[in-house]
Amino acid sequence: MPQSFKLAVIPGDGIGPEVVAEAVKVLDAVTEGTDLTFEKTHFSLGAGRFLETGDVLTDGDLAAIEQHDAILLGAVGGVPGDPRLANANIERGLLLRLRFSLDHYVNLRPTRLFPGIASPLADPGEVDFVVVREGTEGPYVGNGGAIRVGTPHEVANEVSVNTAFGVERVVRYAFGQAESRRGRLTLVHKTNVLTFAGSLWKRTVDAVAAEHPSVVVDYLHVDAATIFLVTNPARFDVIVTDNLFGDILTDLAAAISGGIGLAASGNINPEGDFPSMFEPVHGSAPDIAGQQKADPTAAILSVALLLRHLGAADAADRVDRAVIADLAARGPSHRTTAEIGDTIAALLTQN
Ligand SMILES: NC(=O)C1=CN([C@@H]2O[C@H](COP(=O)(O)OP(=O)(O)OC[C@H]3O[C@@H](n4cnc5c(N)ncnc54)[C@H](O)[C@@H]3O)[C@@H](O)[C@H]2O)C=CC1
Ligand SMILES: CC(C)CC(=O)C(=O)O
Ligand SMILES: [Mg+2]
Repeated sequence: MPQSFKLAVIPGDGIGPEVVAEAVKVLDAVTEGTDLTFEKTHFSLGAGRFLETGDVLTDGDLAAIEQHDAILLGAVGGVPGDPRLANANIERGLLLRLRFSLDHYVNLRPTRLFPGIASPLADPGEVDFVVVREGTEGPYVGNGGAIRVGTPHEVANEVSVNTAFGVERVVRYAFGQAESRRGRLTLVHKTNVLTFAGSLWKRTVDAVAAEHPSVVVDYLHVDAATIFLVTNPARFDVIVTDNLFGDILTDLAAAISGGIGLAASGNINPEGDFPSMFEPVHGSAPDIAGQQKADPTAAILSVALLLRHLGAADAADRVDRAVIADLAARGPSHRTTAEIGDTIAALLTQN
């Protein structure tokens, strides 16, 4: 049956447009000659747009984006420290506003060490886990403030918000993931010092665990989790954690599994009340922007997550297989961003 989807494309800043161009190239290649079609609308948003117009994300932008079935985003954010962006807060005003407004409470970040990819770990073992990061709460909600700013007596607060509703729904999603994978779930937090939030997360996991007797549950403090991610990543199947810890752990997860250029993610609203958004884990990488040095694989694997989310599992599998074939054949030679996209797109037309 023909399937037609409306896709909002937000290339963003820095390497965002470079990697999104390749992701779109691969999406076009995988859908070519099939009943699957994507009607794409490009949204020019990010630091560049702010510098041109003074707008970060207007209510009109948000309303227009909401009309789509899914969102593909590159990365947003200017050069850290750029004084022209001092008051813009692109990350919060754009990326986090999208995640919060579209209720992306699951930030799904799969980590796999693909065949042929070197890990910096001497003996990584089987690396295949997903981080289920809470996406709408925690310390990122902007619940803070500062007084006596710029004086020696400045006090700055950034309060982590954790609600029973918000924690339970993401924990339930994580148990579902564990049941469909290898049946192991690790809660990562810092319950020994963040006792109020930690207690809520721990009690919620214990309560939901009682409904999922087939899932083996354990707990790690976040500092210890960083040790095991390096010494024994094979111990992990599903990690469930809060917004901040999940952000940090997933850069580490990317590093042990071949690098940030391979790490994909989905900002998911599981109920489908709002469009979900798919993006690489990395940022706008100003240090390599405009040089065709960025690896677009993370953005391309994000397209696979997008397709799977929309129910196009065959197309998602084809993208995954093409990426795996490209990774397996990668040698030491450096290819441009576009060359990697071209290779993966060409592999798709062969299978
Ligand atoms: N989702 C988003 O849009 C995110 C935005 N940011 C923003 O991006 C800007 C830069 O942040 P950073 O902390 O430097 O993180 P980053 O992820 O942009 O870069 C960290 C390092 O990884 C490298 N890197 C990133 N993506 C790569 C790719 N695809 N291929 C090869 N190398 C890659 C960069 O060159 C850099 O050395 C900031 O404005 C930050 O706020 C940061 C993280 C996520
Ligand atoms: C603006 C940040 C929350 C983006 C980021 O680093 C991430 O989502 O991994
Ligand atoms: Mg991050």
